[in-house]
Amino acid sequence: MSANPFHLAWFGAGGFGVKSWNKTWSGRGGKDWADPQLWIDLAQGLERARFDFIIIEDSSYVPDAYGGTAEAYVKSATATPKMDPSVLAPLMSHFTEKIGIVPTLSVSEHHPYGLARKINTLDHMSKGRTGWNIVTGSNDNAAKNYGLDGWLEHDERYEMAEEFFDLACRLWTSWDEDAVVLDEKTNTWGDFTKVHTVDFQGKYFSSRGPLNAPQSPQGLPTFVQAGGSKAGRKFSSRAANAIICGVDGGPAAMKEFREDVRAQAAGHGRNPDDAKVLFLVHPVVAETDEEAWAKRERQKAFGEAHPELSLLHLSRHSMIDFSQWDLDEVIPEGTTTNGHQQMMKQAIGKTPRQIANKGPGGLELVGSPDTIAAKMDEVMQEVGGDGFLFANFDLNRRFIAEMADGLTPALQRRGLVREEYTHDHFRDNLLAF
Ligand SMILES: Cc1cc2nc3c(=O)[nH]c(=O)nc-3n(C[C@H](O)[C@H](O)[C@H](O)COP(=O)(O)O)c2cc1C
Repeated sequence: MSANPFHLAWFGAGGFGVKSWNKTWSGRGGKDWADPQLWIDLAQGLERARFDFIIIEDSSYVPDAYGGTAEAYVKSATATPKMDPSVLAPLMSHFTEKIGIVPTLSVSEHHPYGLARKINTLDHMSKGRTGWNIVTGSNDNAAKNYGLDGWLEHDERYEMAEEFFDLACRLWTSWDEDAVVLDEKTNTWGDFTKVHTVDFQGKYFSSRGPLNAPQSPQGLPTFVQAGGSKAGRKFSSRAANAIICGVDGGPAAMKEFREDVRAQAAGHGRNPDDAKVLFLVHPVVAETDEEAWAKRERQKAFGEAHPELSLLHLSRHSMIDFSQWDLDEVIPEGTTTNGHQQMMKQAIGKTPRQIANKGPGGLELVGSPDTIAAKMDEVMQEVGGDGFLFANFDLNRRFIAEMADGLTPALQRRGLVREEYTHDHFRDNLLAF
């Protein structure tokens, strides 16, 4: 590999549900929306390309923030339906051998004991390839599904996440590594002196422990986190092995973000190289640059004709009805949210149309596999590392093949990404370079 190899991961956006409904290359995606096979194909395709991991995005509510009704969301299958990522995860790991599988589970919707148990089980079953995308929740509709009026205030959610994380880690390590002895002579399966209660009493959670299963192959799962706000960055730099982010402003802003979270990781006493920063991108690849740009133009034209499709997301993440403003009216200073802070900050001062048409933000990666590979190399050299998180918006088998069998081999030919996994466990592969 080259002197500066980087990592590739995949953000399974839109949750486990309808994919690429009603589009040219969606196959039976609209009809077979509940069939996990597309995700199994995705996992196998990305493993063939030696990706580090796949995140299964999640939220657990039917949104109605845009226009005050669920109509636009249900009609366009936006952010609904979504099925439980922790049920999909073992299917994906069962049909693969090396790639990391990362379900999204919210600290606001689980108790640490239940979550620790679920993730421990998944890590055992995947033989050390399970991650956890740690999220805190944003939309109060989800809180109401759990019998609450709303979520805690934004920064306090991160305070709670810190406590949740600490307790879960204590539970994951409540069995000593050598607690299972399997001594047939003495008929002893496990040594109870190596299984400990945790007796945790916190502000938000308490638990006696121990977990009712031994440590999983990784001990702690591989942690993935996407906090973009001040409180979010503080948490991710303390906890995450992979910090995922959508950064607007090109390589200079990406570099600033990475340097900030690496410095904060060092401040927490961590080796910053143990917190890989992966930047969200949406590559548009085709046979030639001209064909790729024609494809991008078609995407833009579709977006411009349907600005509400982007605004649906912004509304649900912020709980602010973006249909209240005319498409060309500036979003006023002082508009605040208890949802995603970074997204809101980027919206203020722009018009809904500008936001909708801004495209994926960050980098435009458009071209033939070789053109995009060269651009990714150039950007990583400027930013300093650590890789990219590809996002699917129209997930279909054609797109999987373009990324896994078109773009990634071009990166591999340049020595920019791995050609083989060198370890069995997810975290070891992620931190290998
Ligand atoms: C790439 C990426 C993936 C994310 N995945 C999810 C997800 O699956 N579920 C969720 O509730 N939030 C998700 N988020 C939101 C983050 O957890 C976080 O709330 C957001 O980045 C805003 O940061 P803040 O919470 O620090 O304001 C994601 C964010 C990014 C950038």
